[in-house]
Amino acid sequence: MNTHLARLHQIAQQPSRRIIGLMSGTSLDGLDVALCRLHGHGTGTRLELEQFATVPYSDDVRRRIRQVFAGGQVSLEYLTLLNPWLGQLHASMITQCLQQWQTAPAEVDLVASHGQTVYHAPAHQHQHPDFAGLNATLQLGDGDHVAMGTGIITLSDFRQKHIAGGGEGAPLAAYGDYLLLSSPQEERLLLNLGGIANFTYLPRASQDASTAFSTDTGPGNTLLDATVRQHHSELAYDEDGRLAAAGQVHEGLLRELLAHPFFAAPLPKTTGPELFGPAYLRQVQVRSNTTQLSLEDTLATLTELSAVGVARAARQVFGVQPALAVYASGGGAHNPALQAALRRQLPACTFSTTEALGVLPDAKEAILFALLANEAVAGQPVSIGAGRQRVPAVSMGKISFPG
Ligand SMILES: Nc1ncnc2c1ncn2[C@@H]1O[C@H](COP(=O)(O)OP(=O)(O)OP(=O)(O)O)[C@@H](O)[C@H]1O
Ligand SMILES: CC(=O)N[C@H]1[C@@H]2OC[C@@H](O2)[C@@H](O)[C@@H]1O[C@H](C)C(=O)O
Repeated sequence: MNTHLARLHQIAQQPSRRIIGLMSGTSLDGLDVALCRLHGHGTGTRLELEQFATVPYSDDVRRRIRQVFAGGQVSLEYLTLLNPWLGQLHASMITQCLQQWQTAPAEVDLVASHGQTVYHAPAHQHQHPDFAGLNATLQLGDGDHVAMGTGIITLSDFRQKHIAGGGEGAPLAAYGDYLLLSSPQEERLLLNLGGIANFTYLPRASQDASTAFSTDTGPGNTLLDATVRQHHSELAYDEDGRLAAAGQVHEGLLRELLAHPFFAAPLPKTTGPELFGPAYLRQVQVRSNTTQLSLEDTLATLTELSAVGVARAARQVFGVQPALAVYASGGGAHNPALQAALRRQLPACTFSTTEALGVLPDAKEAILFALLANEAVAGQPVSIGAGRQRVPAVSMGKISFPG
């Protein structure tokens, strides 16, 4: 037997595995690296986060990714070059973290690498006549380069199997949230506020997975970040929502922003910065005569938009006054203006962060990929959401050997 296969076989049989989960999302702030110890699998999984770091992307890394990111027209040569380059970059970032954590690569069983989404094209969004009805998504940073660069067996490219199983390739959060965070005592909404906002609904009974699902709800931080950058190129985001808090929501602009059919489309659904990017904002600003609105008022309105997107999606499932325990994660959990808007929009919900459940809010998405890799190697296809379409029961991730 191939020695790598034999090693994988042995890893699958261990009572626990040490897995590095990686996520680099739509905000392009850096690579999230979560070193996890996973005991067991399936609903019996127990996870300890041993180490976590966000290795920041330099301006040059961001510039390179933006050459192709969410763009309709790209250089094929650039795209091709970016794929191994990102894999090598992520491998070097893992190696750097392991050195800091004084952990040898041989002490880690697996890497679970999300890669960098450069284009997300669910059928409802692209409407390309040649590919009607086809869901597609593309993540770069090839797993072979991560495996060879770290010396660790790597699982990568998780989203294609989800599409092959009938999904949109996202959000995958439901799988991890279900395994780790469902509770027999409480009906929960796990709200991730990244570049795009999404939530997972977890019904009360921890073993009843049939109604669990996750969905994107619209923009999280993406339009906020882009708007801040347009006015202040030195700023990455509106720190602590201070600029937004100094502004007023412009009802006309908000109405026009919400007129996009995405907000009324049935759940679950996915989206990305391909739709919710500067071009969409610009068109709406022109239509609503708000191109001259102050930065503060624009940010206050965009903050409200993110919150209304979440609230509308919640109402689609739970009726006019959802009363759920909401646990936030992602960068937007650090934004008090966004949190205040969410409380206004969902007054009967209680709000806290996933920290209250023992999961570091910034690490949650990286942890998700460690959980998915654990299931692919040692578990069974995760079966949730039987009551809803597009939550396929599949094992996700392609396996790359380090040699
Ligand atoms: N202190 C803060 N105040 C306001 N906003 C913040 C703060 N900290 C982080 N953010 C926001 O969070 C963003 C980063 O969020 P996160 O890392 O969750 O995004 P991501 O993982 O790239 O997104 P996605 O989940 O869509 O892939 C920043 O760009 C910023 O908008
Ligand atoms: C295609 C893609 O990369 N989608 C991301 C993105 O970031 C947030 C939201 O949009 C979510 O759908 C997804 O990531 C998380 C990890 C998910 O799949 O659950």
